[in-house]
Parts: sequence; structure tokens; C-alpha cells
Amino acid sequence: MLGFDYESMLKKDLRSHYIRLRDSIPRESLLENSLSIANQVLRLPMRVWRSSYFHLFLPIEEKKEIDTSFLLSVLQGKDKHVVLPKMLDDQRLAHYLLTDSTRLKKNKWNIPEPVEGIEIAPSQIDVVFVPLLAFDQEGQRVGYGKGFYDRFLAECRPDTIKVGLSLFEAEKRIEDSEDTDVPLDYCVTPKRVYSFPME
Ligand SMILES: Nc1nc2c(c(=O)[nH]1)N(C=O)[C@@H](CNc1ccc(C(=O)N[C@@H](CCC(=O)O)C(=O)O)cc1)CN2
Ligand SMILES: Nc1ncnc2c1ncn2[C@@H]1O[C@H](COP(=O)(O)OP(=O)(O)OP(=O)(O)O)[C@@H](O)[C@H]1O
Repeated sequence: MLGFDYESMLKKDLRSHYIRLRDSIPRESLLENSLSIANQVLRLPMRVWRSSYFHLFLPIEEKKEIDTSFLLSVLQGKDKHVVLPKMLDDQRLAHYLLTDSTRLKKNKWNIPEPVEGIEIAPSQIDVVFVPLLAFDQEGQRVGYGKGFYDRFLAECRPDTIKVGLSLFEAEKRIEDSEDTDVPLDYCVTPKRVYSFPME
């Protein structure tokens, strides 16, 4: 059994459950599922593919995060501008354009980040792919709980399209969503694309 069988769940319980579940995935299925996610992303609607600035995260391999290199190839194949986050000290993110000369270096959390480059303002970003531990049928999400993405998404334009990427399917309801939580517009899993609000 993958999900929980309750009507609603607390973020902290979802966090520990999905961290454990992710840990147990064999590398081979992680790669296979990451490839399926890149293929499902192609099924996102036109308004996504009309956009030009796409924000993507690079995975913490040690934590079995989704391998976004397949998705990166898709975006580059479509000549999209790709923007990567870099963690700053004060729980904020800076954002840099990925170019041929971008040097990447792992930070202390093992996240590959641009060393330097052309900084991009959140208001320039059209689509954000959001890393998740869990999400629900209302498009609410659970991350590591430090609020990096909540703060970042609040700085983006209201029409910036927020697309979660998840190895697992939606939970019914996250009980303790807060006002500062920015909901997703879409979530892509290896099996399907969710659109929020759901029918
Ligand atoms: N690949 C990737 N990049 C990303 C994120 C992500 O989830 N995945 N983020 C999404 O937000 C931001 C970084 N988020 C982070 C959140 C918490 C910790 C951290 O403090 N980890 C400690 C303690 C965890 C704990 O509270 O127990 C640790 O791992 O030891 C690090 C990075 C930006 N870049
Ligand atoms: N716009 C904001 N400004 C200041 N603090 C914020 C903002 N958004 C969220 N926070 C704070 O950040 C913390 C983490 O929030 P939450 O538990 O929703 O994290 P999460 O969504 O799981 O993680 P993440 O955003 O890192 O992926 C909370 O204490 C929340 O109050």
C-alpha cells in the first residue's frame, strides 16, 4: 500500500512517510519513473508550452529525488530558457539562467547549484517545476518544511504556472495547509497529469 487510508493527514506525518517510501525505491525504478514523468510533462496543456522561462530543480541524488535530467533535455530540445535556484543563507533562493558556460557545484545539502551567472527575477519566470514530498487533491503540497518554495512562489507573478513533480499519487487532503501555502496548478506523476482544481 502506497498512500494512507485516512480522510486527511498532517504535513509532518506525510513528510516522514514519503521520505521513507522514497528511500526504499530501487535506483532503477527511480530512473524509470523519472523518465515517465518527463514524458507525462509533454501532456501539459498549450498554455504551458507557449511559455518560455521554465524554472527547474536539480535533484539531491542521495535523497532519491526525481532525476530531472530527462525533463531538462525535453526543455532544451524545445529551446526553452531554463532557470535554476541557488540557496541563500536567509532561507531564500536566487535564480540563475542555465547556459553552456554555467558551472554547477553541490552545496552542503548535495543540491547541484550554479556557481554564478545571469540572475533572473521571479517575475520573469513563467513556469515553475516544484519538488514535493506529497500533495493532495486540492493541489496543496508538502516539501521539506523550510518554506523555500512557499516564499519563492509568493514572489512570482499570479499567472506563473506551478507544476509539482511527484513519484507518488495524490493524498486525499492535507489537514494543516496554511494561508502562506501557494497551491499547485498541475502535478505530474509517472502515471498522469493532475489539473487543479480537480473536476
Ligand atoms: N533538489 C531540490 N532543490 C531544492 C529544494 C528541494 O526540495 N530539492 N528545495 C525545496 O525547498 C530548496 C532547498 N530546500 C531545503 C530544505 C531543507 C534543508 C535542510 O535544512 N535540510 C536538513 C535538515 C532537514 C530537517 O529539517 O530535518 C538536512 O537535510 O539535514 C535543505 C534544503 C531549494 N532547492
Ligand atoms: N511567504 C512567506 N513568508 C514568510 N514565511 C513563510 C512564507 N511562506 C511560508 N512561510 C513559512 O515557512 C515555513 C514552512 O512552511 P511549510 O510547512 O508550508 O513548508 P513546505 O511547503 O513543506 O516546504 P517548502 O516550501 O520548503 O517546500 C512555515 O513556518 C511558514 O510559515
